[in-house]
Amino acid sequence: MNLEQQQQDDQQDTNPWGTKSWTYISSLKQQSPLIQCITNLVSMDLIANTLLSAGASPAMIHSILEIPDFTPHTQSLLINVGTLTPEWLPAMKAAAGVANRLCKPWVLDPAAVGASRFRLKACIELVELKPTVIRGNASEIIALSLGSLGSMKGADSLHESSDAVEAAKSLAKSSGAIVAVSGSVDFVTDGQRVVGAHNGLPMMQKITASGCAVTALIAAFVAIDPAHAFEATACALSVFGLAGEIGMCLANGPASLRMHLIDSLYGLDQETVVQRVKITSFS
Ligand SMILES: Nc1ncnc2c1ncn2[C@@H]1O[C@H](COP(=O)(O)OP(=O)(O)O)[C@@H](O)[C@H]1O
Ligand SMILES: Cc1ncsc1CCOP(=O)(O)O
Ligand SMILES: [Mg+2]
Repeated sequence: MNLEQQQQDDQQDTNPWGTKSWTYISSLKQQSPLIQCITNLVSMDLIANTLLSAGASPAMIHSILEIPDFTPHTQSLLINVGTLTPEWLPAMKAAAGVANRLCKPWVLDPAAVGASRFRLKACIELVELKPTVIRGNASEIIALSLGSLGSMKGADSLHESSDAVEAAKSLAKSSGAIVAVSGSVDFVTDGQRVVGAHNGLPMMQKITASGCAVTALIAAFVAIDPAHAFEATACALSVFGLAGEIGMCLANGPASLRMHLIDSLYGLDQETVVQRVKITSFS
């Protein structure tokens, strides 16, 4: 990506975030980065299809025996603890370690982190391995930021995303990661700056693993531009929401929305993205 050119264009641009988002999408389709996904059993299909329709190349490879050979070839790594067992955790840590050693970005989805002490401890240990980005729903970000189980409802959120902005800032400061909280507005923070991505619709909550899928899309956008993880994260959230909005025009409910969201992600065009991506500053 030519960042100087991008900055010049931004000055004349009425929606610089829309333009930026389109640059990520077109780069993704050109470069097709390899994204390793160590993710929960519920999400594998939706994540693989989301990444493929966006232009990336997903690989659900999670055996600890394969990480030394495979992880060095990837452009980005996703770790999602949604169906965590003690056998999987060492593989996650090993993969994060390889990513760090080779300066590759990696993204953590602390799915249902507040469900048990085992899961919370595992997530805290993973955060210590310096993820580039952490994306969760509001209840997950609050639990992880406080390091306590608190109130939770499995993988679903009991809180509004706006309730978790301070927790997200605090987690970003303590971890050094970009932290994103999804919900009616998706907030993204580096601990100082806060932006909100406004695309999306409530029915996306009714598609299981839609949060997991947007975290995977973040991993793909960050693979394209690892030096600007804050921008890449906000754009990925907005683009995924926009695909949902467009998909909803043809959908009758969550099952058909899932299908049309994937089709819309595949078919996004420049004009629509530049006009409809909506990201605003909150800081
Ligand atoms: N009320 C809402 N309005 C618009 N989009 C939403 C809403 N709730 C969730 N989303 C979108 O649904 C996707 C999944 O988010 P969320 O449901 O918060 O994650 P999780 O599945 O991890 O709980 C995100 O793209 C988010 O922007
Ligand atoms: C239902 C469920 N249970 C364990 S992981 C999982 C999927 C959660 O996906 P998301 O966080 O994207 O809703
Ligand atoms: Mg989730």
